[in-house]
Amino acid sequence: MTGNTPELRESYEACETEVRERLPALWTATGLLPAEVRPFMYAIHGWAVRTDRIADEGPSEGRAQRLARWRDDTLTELRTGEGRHPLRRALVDTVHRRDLDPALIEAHLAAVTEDSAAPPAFDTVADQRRFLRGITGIVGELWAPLLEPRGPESARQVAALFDACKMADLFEDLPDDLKAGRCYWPQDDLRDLGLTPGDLLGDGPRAPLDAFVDRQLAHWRTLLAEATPATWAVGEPYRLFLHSLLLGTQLHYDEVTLLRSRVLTEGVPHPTTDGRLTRREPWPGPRPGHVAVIMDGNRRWADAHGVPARHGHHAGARATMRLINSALRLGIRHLSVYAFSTENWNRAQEETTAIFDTLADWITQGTRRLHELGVQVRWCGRRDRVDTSLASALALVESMTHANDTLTLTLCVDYGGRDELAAAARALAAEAVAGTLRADDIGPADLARHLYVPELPDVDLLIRTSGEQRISNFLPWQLGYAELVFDPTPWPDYDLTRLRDAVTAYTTRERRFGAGAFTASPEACTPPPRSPEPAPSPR
Ligand SMILES: CC(C)=CCC/C(C)=C/CC/C(C)=C/CC/C(C)=C/COP(=O)(O)OP(=O)(O)O
Ligand SMILES: [Mg+2]
Repeated sequence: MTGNTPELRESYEACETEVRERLPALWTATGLLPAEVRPFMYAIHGWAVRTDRIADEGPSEGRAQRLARWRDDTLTELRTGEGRHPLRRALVDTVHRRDLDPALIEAHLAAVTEDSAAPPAFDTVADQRRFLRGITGIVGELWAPLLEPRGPESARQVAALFDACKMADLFEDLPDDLKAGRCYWPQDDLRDLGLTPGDLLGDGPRAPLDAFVDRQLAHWRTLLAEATPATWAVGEPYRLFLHSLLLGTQLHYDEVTLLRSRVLTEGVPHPTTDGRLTRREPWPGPRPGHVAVIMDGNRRWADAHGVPARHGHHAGARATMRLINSALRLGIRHLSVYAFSTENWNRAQEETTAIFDTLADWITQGTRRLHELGVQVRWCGRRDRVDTSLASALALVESMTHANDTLTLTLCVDYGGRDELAAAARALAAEAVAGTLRADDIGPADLARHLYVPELPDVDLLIRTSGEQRISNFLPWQLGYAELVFDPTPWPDYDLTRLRDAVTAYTTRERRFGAGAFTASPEACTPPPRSPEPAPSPR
């Protein structure tokens, strides 16, 4: 439908090429959008990327004039409705065809011109926000009407998401920008900490530099909170795309929280703004071998945001992808998550359907990437009741990833500890009846053979989010000697710092296993044997 003349078609294609080459992460994420809106995105971003290049690249002599000419031509063509340049023709067509607001383009051009004319100088974080809005947020605001916005606030929320994405770029480019004399950071934060922009690249004391980065993270967190409602403020077909942008930005955020002042010299490696997880070296330090998580609080989080429970589950799924990234980053080898219990069938059917759909969508969408990252995914739970689309997504990811060993992710779906133990007892009784096992000989290892995932190791650290302090029928066999951490954070807000803090708490605990002192340590992931197995008796 876009491009009813060969010239126009070529223009849309040129814009897509510009986006694919210059903004590859965004281009990948647009794959999650319905095909019919993608060309409009390419038209807007292709033009915006070219504008940015005219402002930043080429000989500095005459740059201001080239940018002014580009601006004047764009505005004239928007008025006449006739684009004359391959990277403007599709933009003009998109703005007219979809009735977008040309005043936003004019405002964007003014912001780019101002940024290009003089080095950035932001006194406060509010100044920095104005800059972000002009350069990036406004572009999101421009195309927000294409996403079937659900309210007057949605364009602002989409714009905030774009601003939050731009923060990731600022951190990524930080060392290069500083070396080029460009400081995109609030001067008052520097002043408060007794720092100058030059100090940010020096070898001075770490403490104020860490404090400076922590402040920027706090600003970024505020921005992420403003951007989060964008994921439900648009029509259903567009939500996955926004979730993916938000997840990508959250992964950047997590990376900076790990690096702290090291980001000033190293930047953030490899962009992840399309929401894909990226393979990185595990962070050094002690860690538990097997972490199990009760992901509680999606509904309360949704309530707190005034939206239906399903949006909490979508945000919860995003938090699970973030957890997987955090586990990889901290070098955890086994991660088990409680996604649906045998008791959760008692929830309203509307909610169970929303949970299954969410799980199926995220697993399907994440399968290839999890495989590339070396994650082995297993399903632990009853296999006879869940929806077929979820069951086949789980079966597919299991078979595709079975040989991987960087991280073993066990998804507990339709899982209940009592059902599992009862099933194991039935299997042992059948063996006894068949005469292959004497009842008197049954020991823990015999029962363990019949668990859903017999090779699942003992849990070292159990985390439950959202404040409740109970086990809710989760892995009773494997939790026998687990250390427990209860975190008040609702699941959708659980980030890398929460996991890191839980891991730190774990490493300070003294584990005894009923046999005297045994402090958790990196090498101590595997506890001593539970109890001596009874000697095999002659059959
Ligand atoms: C695995 C991926 C990609 C996403 C998971 C994210 C989702 C959708 C999680 C499902 C949300 C959910 C239903 C979590 C329940 C976890 C659970 C079984 C917690 C135990 O608590 P309750 O079932 O509330 O039991 P209590 O009644 O004892 O509180
Ligand atoms: Mg609950």
